[in-house]
Amino acid sequence: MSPFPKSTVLGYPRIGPRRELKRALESYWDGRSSRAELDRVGAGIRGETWRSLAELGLEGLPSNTFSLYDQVLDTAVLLGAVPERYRAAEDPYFAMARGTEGLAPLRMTKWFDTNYHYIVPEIGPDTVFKLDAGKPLGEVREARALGYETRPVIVGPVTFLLLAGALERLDEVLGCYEELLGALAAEGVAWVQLDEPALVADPTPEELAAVRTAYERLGAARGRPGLFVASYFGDLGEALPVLAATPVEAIGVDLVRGGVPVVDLTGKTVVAGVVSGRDVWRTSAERALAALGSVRASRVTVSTSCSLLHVPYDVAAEPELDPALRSRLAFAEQKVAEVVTLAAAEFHGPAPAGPSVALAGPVVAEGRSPYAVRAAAQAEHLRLPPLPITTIGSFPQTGELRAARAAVTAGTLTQEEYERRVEAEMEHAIRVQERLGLDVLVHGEPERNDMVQYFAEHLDGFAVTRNGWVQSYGSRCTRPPILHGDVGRPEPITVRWATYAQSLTDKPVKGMLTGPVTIVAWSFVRDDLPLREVVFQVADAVREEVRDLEAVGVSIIQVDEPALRELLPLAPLAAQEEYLEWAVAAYRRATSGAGDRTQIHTHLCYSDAGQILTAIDGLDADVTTIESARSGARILGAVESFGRGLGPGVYDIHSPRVPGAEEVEELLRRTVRALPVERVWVNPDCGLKTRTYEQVEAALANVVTATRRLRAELHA
Ligand code: MET
Ligand SMILES: [Zn+2]
Repeated sequence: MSPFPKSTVLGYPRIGPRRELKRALESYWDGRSSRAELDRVGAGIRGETWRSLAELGLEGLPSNTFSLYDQVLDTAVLLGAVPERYRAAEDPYFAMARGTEGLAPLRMTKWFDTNYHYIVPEIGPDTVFKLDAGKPLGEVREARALGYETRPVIVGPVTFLLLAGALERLDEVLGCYEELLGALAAEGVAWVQLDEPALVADPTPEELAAVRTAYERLGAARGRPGLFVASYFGDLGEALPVLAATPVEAIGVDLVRGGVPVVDLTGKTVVAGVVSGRDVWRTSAERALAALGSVRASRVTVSTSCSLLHVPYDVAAEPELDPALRSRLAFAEQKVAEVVTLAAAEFHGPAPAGPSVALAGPVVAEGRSPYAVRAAAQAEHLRLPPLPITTIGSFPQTGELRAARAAVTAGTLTQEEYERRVEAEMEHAIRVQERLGLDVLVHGEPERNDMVQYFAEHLDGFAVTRNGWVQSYGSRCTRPPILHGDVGRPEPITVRWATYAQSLTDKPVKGMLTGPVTIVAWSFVRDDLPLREVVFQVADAVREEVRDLEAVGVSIIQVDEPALRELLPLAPLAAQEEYLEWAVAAYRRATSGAGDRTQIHTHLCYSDAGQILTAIDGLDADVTTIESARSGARILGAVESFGRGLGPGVYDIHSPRVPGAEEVEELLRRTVRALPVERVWVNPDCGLKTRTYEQVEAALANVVTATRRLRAELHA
């Protein structure tokens, strides 16, 4: 077996340096270009990635890290886990990812504690696993044709099954992996990377047994490539000795988030992740070399802590950033160069202790009155009908508006003209909502490019990038701001727009803010302060905004926290509890300056809310809107005990499909059966910015029809 290369990365961005894949996908989905055109763009991105990694001097090039949508979905296809109902679709892959006219998509959720979303594989009694190795083999051949030998990267069997909730199918799935290893070996592949990030989350005894079974068996396969099992996002803990006892030749450890392994790994190659794939800061060579030097193994390879999927491509694409900040930054290209430099250096010696950090003092948040008191004051003030209908904030973002924003940046459109267009857009959204008969309106967020970036642009301590895109799901990317200094709010941010929107209508218009945890979770954050302190700084800025909105008479203020679960440490339990405690305290600090009469809403989505329900309850928001329709209303059973207003979504906004009035009615009936009707709100799962007005108006009209039917019964 050839030795494992001296330097590598676990994965690379794939949306394209100028989001070429995004454009190609969307044009293909819209029927504006052919499948061949899409594949050509994909091949271009893959080829360019290998070329640039090789040019930077990286030895071990990964392949199969590219995906047209998601690597977990790719793995499901690899293993033949395509549910029957999608097989007849014109394009089963994208049907699973996005749904079709008559078919809902598979569930999507967050990839561990990142802002990347994967498609949850659906494995049932009918699933027959059958290997389809076309994609990894194709990429190996494609790279070879360009002159590069690569290491295919595949989601490992244990992680795949844990994500699918089907660990009991291990035996069958291992058959496919064995077959895959044979096919890769026959192709002349020297090493394969099996990603097992699920192992860092405190594995149970069953999971540890599965690791043993899986890697004993794959290790025993004859005529196979070298096995490299990669872990990331934390410490392998108890899974490390288990893995080390199997025949796998190389083990990947995250030395940024986890500690240097105490286990003696003589006989193995350790692929040491010392360059962080989760932040945008340059690596301290001193610390990295010390960590590398303390690994006890037969061979040490320098690598990134995880795939570079989670960082933008290149700092060189940001000429406008302040040079002082730029010199502190490393994006994917720069991180690869760091890996290469570190691999060329000599490493030995123990790691120095990190700087010790002091925690912030106790959180002082003045309390609001008990819910019953607030609820009475709000009912009196707002006078809403039963089952009030609202939306989550954003309305469709038109291409014209995005173009107008770009034109302001380019200097071809004046700020005044832009603001006039934003106002026109708000007025349009308000009129649509009035005409449809919604009860609590929103201004539609047309002035925002993104719910986090918009605030970052208006707060001190943040920088925003021009090309720093990171994939969120499918073709969707975000440009996380860089939080690099102390946070402050020099002046009110949303008051001008909130005032304008409210001036257009007699119905209440919600003030719309992003919460402190979400702002931090979706930014790249300074690493010289404890996270909690940074979140509290942001909470104080949000608090000032809440007060200013209230002062101009806004009577409902929504503070979104869709990322509350995202920052939850993967393990251990004590760290999770500690996090939730300060995260909830930060939210309350941000919102508790509001008077009793002001109704505070919060919104959560993408989350497996079940796990953090107590914390969501602890936010003490008067109304919580939460994603529900997309996951078949499974959340209902879990939120019964919730003591305040609750709006489980009745319209899945992630797909272009328009739900019929009957379908919405059915969901709503299930909701009022599960919850006291006087506390139920009616709303979509999330904001509407990715949809078209045509879809949204049709869907919301059905939501109103369904709600009116139920209201009529309540009156009867
Ligand atoms: C990801 S949650 C989105 C909430 C935001 N207010 C919106 O409607 O777009
Ligand atoms: Zn949402």
